Amino acid sequence: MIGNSIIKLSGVDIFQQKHLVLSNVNLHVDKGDFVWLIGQTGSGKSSLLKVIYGDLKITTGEGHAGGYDLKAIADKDIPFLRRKLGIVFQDFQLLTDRTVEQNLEFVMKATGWKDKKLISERTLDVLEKVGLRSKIKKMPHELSGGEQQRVVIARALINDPEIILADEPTGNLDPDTSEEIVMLLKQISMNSNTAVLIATHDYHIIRAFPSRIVKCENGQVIEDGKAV
Ligand SMILES: Nc1ncnc2c1ncn2[C@@H]1O[C@H](COP(=O)(O)OP(=O)(O)OP(=O)(O)O)[C@@H](O)[C@H]1O
Repeated sequence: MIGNSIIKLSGVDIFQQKHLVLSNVNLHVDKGDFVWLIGQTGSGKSSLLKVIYGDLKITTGEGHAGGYDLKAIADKDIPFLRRKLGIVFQDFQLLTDRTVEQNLEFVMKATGWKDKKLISERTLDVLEKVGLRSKIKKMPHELSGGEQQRVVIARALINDPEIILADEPTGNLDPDTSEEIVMLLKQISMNSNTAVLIATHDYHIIRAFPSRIVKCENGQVIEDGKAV
């Protein structure tokens, strides 16, 4: 990866099965960038994110994310790519039968953390970042939607990601809570130099946090009115 670039797609075609969803995508995202990803339903936002987290393979052009070559990446290396990414999706996907602490421990153990002391320190550390240290022993159903989403963000922060990908992270939240969640993601992008990409339909939240906008439209990725 050259310079500050953390995601770089050049001349990439994105397919779902045989259907070409986005063609000739040229997207560059630098460390610390905060990017809104917009577009109508079915326009390809999730497909674009899937390419970045290695869930959709590419065969044309060049693609890099977090130092991995997305065209050449072997299946066995995809978990290592994912460790460089924090993934925050709309349906919170916390394990409902475990406490906040156990949810975080589960991901740490799955990503190679072994030392109990380091695990408990990191748990406190990420919960502190999202303002939820006091909720460490709570079950997900004892938390509000916004608090659950903060736990998901804490979970995404565990391995110090270089990129956070969020797909409709405010989809289940009221406007005030949505603003809090986006504020938190914005702070993370500024303080940790983490690139944050948020796919959303929520124009209220985009207006509240004006930033770079990338749009999926008519099979292309467009920025400032032009195909990128
Ligand atoms: N697993 C799949 N198999 C086949 N086609 C798919 C698959 N997933 C998505 N598609 C198709 O690819 C296109 C892009 O879908 P995608 O989910 O990327 O859009 P989106 O912009 O994220 O939409 P939304 O805002 O509704 O989430 C759509 O035409 C969709 O029907």
